[in-house]
Amino acid sequence: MKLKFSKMHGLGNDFVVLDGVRQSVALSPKQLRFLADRHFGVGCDQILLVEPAQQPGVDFRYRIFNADGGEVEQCGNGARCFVRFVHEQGLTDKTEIRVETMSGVIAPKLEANGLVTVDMGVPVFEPERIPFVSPVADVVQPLQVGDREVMITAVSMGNPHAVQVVADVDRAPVATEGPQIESHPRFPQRVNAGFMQVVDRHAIRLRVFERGAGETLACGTGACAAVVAGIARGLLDSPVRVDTRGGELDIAWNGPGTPVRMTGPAVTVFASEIEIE
Ligand SMILES: N[C@@H](CCC[C@H](N)C(=O)O)C(=O)O
Repeated sequence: MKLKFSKMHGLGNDFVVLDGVRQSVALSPKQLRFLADRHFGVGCDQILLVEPAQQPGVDFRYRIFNADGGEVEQCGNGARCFVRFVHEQGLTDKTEIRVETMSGVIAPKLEANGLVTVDMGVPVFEPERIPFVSPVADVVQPLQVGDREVMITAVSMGNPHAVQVVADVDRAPVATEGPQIESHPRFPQRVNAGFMQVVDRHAIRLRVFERGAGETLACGTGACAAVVAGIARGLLDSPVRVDTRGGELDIAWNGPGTPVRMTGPAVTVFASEIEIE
């Protein structure tokens, strides 16, 4: 089967984006892993699939698959690429769209300056909705990781995140502790592990070890989760500039019960087609 795709990225978090409106796309986890493979396939952190809307009041359905082939609920950098993709491909001429995901509706908007702003929805702290095994819903909680106890904030941006504050993000144990946190038994659906250095009340530096993809150059939902965690812990004030290894994002959040807004770039690298077995 020949599949048309676009290669895109948001701050170096890269995607293979598939049009499931004009071509029929049903890929097995093995085929998804092949597409994501950087040596034998195209190579990407996530595969994004654009499908027709399934419910009234939305424009498209947005499906997200990690490089390991697993389908997940949300992807922030992908959401920015999604609106650019449907626009560039002529699937809509709207610059503001409503998109259904596994975890609810989000609203990306192409700004006149070329950046994209996304209403990422309301963050969730209730442990059972993250899901996180915890008898209490405290904002800061100890998590035993090997022989270390780390203090994390567990929060869902539609997908699960565990955010910890570190003194220096460049020296954070992302490669060693990231996989242990990702598969920690207290996160039954695994988790994205964020390492945040607070620079000042409006700026952080962030690295994220992503569930199903490993450390990426940037994670949009991870940036939202870190800012929400930092504000909830009294360390940050909105808006916050998030410096990732792939570039910068702006995140705004007005507190519990309100949605998070993320602004950043979305880039198309090339379009092509690939033979899939
Ligand atoms: N890169 C993403 C998040 C992709 C999904 C994540 N790895 C998960 O498993 O939840 C982003 O920009 O948010």
